Amino acid sequence: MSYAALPEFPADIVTESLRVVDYELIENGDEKEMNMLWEAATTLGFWYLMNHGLEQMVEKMFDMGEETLSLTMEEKMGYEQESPFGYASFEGLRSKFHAGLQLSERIALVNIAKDDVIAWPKQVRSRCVYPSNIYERMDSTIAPFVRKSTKISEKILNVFDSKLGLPEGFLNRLHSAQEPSASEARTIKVPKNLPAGKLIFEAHTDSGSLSYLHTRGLGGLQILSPGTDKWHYVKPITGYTICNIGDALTLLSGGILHSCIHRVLAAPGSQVAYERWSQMFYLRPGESVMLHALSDRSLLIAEAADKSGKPESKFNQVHISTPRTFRL
Ligand SMILES: O=C(O)CCC(=O)C(=O)O
Ligand SMILES: [Fe+2]
Repeated sequence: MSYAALPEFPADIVTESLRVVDYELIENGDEKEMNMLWEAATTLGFWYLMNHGLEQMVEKMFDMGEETLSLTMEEKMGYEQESPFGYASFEGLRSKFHAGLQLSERIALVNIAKDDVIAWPKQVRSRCVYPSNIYERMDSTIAPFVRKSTKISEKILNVFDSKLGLPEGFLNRLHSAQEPSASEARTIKVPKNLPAGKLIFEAHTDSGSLSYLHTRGLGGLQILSPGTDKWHYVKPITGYTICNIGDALTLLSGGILHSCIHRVLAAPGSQVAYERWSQMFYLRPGESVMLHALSDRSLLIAEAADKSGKPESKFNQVHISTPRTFRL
């Protein structure tokens, strides 16, 4: 179906207004735009990213997701995965979480590890084995999306280095492609016609460093508006990717970068009658990275970590970067 045929996000719902960051300007080192990114990352921790050039690549990722989920049950069973979060993939075929639900009622995930994409055509670091259609699409679909998402992340991390007073390239070294990490692409399908307001992903912060959400125009993401107990929708806007800071960057920055609580409901209004597809990319630190405030590298971070509390404060403790091991 063409996107134009999908109903618009309802006009009468309160939405959180996110800053819009122009990636092309960030790439060109535009001071004003870097300030805009910094403002967004240190306040709400969510922003829209435009002019990133990912649109066509995201489309192909959605095609890949549809193709993968339309494999036969037998094929899918053979490749059922565990992501680092313990989510079972595809339709959660082996997951208790989905027990009792019809296939048509299940949330489906297709996870592809960044390490597998970078190593391709070798499979040296493989965490998962994938159905053959995914390997067939590595060069045409998956590698371009993952590589471009990684490049965008590099530019964003460079801005954070300079604003945080870290040595140039420091954050990127903690996210080096030379080291295994839990970074991944995830395609998510939420079935159509769920009960209105049904909770899809409960309130959480993302555990990694940066998350990117590409939609086909269907809403459902809500963020807890800072300083309030109000949930506000984030409006999906064509061509705008929704980006957010995860807990790893919050820890490393001594709390300066803000990891915002969010959740996902079934798409609002008449949008609920359609399948909701999201294409995520999660950048996470290398697996050897110890997560704690980088106080010995930046005075700004040292001050922020001290301000945020006592010596036993979460920012001064060391957390290893495997996603399961820490929660802010
Ligand atoms: O699908 C979405 O809208 C966002 C999902 C999300 O919050 C996540 O994957 O961490
Ligand atoms: Fe999330």
